[in-house]
Amino acid sequence: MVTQVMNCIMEDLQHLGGTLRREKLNGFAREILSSSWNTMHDQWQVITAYAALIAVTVWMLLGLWSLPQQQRSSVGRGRRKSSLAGPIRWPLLGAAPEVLWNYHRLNDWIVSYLKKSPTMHVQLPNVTFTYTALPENVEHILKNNFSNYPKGELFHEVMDIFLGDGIFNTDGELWRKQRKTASFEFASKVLREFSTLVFRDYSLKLAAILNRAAASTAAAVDMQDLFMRLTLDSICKISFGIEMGTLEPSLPDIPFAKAFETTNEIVSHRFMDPWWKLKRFFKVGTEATVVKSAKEVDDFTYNVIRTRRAELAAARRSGQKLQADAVTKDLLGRRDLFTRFLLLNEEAEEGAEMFTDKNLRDTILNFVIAGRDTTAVTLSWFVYMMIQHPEVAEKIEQELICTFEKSEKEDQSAAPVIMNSKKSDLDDDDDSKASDEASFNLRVAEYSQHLTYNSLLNLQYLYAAILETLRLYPAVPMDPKCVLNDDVFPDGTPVKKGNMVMYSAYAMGRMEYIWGSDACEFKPSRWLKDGVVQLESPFKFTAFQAGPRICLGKDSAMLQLRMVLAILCRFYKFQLVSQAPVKYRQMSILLVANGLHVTVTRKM
Ligand code: HEM
Repeated sequence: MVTQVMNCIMEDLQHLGGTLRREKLNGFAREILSSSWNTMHDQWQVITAYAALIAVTVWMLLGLWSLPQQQRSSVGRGRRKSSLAGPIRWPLLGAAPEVLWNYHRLNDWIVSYLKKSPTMHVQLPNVTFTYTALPENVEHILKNNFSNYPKGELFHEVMDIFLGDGIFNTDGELWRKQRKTASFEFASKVLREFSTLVFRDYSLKLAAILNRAAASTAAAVDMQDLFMRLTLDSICKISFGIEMGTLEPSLPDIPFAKAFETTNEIVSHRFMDPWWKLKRFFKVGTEATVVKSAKEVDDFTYNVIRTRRAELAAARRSGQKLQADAVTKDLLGRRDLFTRFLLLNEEAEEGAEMFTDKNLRDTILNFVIAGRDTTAVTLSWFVYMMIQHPEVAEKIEQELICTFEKSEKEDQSAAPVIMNSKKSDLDDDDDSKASDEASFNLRVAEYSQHLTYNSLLNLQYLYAAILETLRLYPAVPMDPKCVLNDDVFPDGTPVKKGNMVMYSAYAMGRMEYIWGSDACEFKPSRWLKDGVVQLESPFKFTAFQAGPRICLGKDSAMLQLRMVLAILCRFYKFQLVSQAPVKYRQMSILLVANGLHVTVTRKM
């Protein structure tokens, strides 16, 4: 979502520069060259053709001339001079032709330039993007001169129908207030405990689906689709307190989930659609669809708000004292974010309501949006890494066996809590496929009882492998910010008011000047010293952003990643269905293009 500003401009240019594609240029050239005096009756046509050829030649020469100019660019005033590599700037079009040509692999195209020079300007007809991979520049943008680099108006307008004035979509005071309240809630023990249970339950649902797929030899599954379902269900449970059910065994299409996806997709596409405002004005096409889907999302959300408010009002009428802990534990039995924010209202002074219905809707939906796709794609790339690096998968499995076999011996007296199954039911018919499946599910469920917030923290090698996945495949590959006022980066690069700056987490993970000569290799061991993870500066490892706007759900995401992967790595092995290389889709989120289709086998 965050790089959609960039996408928007690129797509504009795609329309503008469509005729510049190679085939068409070739066709054009052939037409001019093969034409003879005989076929070109009209002398004017000949003159025009020559004029066009001369214009193209001059234009190309000008472009080539502008390259060394650009590479000579420097800033004085006592700062270090910067020599920027970057694409050729053509008159009028700037770097657009090269950007368009490489659009499907934009992240890697950026890598190729930032390898040569850690900062570069990409000049487009209407705006210049300054890309950087230098940690000191990133720290400058995200922290030291934070107020000069907001998300900006364009982002807000495009996302308004979906994100409203939620934390993800605001700057300044509006953002600051939400950040403060939300940080407090995210740090709470109640939410952490609730999340641990939710993540465990949904991991078991996923494990059961994989178990079934493993039992049927021909069945392949799309792990990315399953992870999207898992993260939607779990984040809706944590945020709304509601069972969404997309991860039920039949993998159903749920109306809210569908409406949510449709709205997300269309709003994201707006950044690439130069006509979206016109379509919105005439209420046609995707803009007509998004009005309906957004309304469906709103209806659902406001309905939950009304229900929760009614529950609280009933509790108030019954005369109970509304202390947060008492209400969540005893009165409502709810620990979801919705209820917790409503309780903050209750605790606020008389008449000083902190959250209107619209505030609540925006707040909660922003969490769902921020946390869902990011976690799902990280899980997908992790599974892909395990397929590519079986030696790492093996080490993780060993760590899991060691950690939990040990704790099992210690815990022998404590009978594990078994969910949704009775052991005696299974003993009768061991041979049947169904009972085989059920007994495997039971085994996974028993094992999962060891997975607590604290025990998961002991899995240092797994943690290192997750960090390594995020280093090479950051869910948000690049992050654009607006420039409010002229500024100069610490490396001496000037940036101009009204332009955009962009740090590329994807490129940063691949830079030898940051990570050493093995930067592009997947090596979890780089994070470990004496078996313990050593964290890097968030301005160097930028997968969660850094500074005042660092991802608010980072710890929650890590908890879910550890929980899901501790189960998958212990009990399942994956194999790609196709030999075709796995690629990303060029979007704001680093999706696996066309899904991650695998076959599954169980580990005993
Ligand atoms: C692997 C998983 C995740 C990754 C890689 C990730 C990454 C990020 C990044 C890069 C940003 C900055 C985006 C921007 O400002 O343009 C961000 C912001 C945010 N994330 Fe995450 N995120 C993840 C999971 C989550 C989860 C699970 C939640 C919530 C439950 C969450 C909540 C948020 C929120 C609320 C913000 C906005 C913070 C602010 O603007 O102050 N994230 N995340």
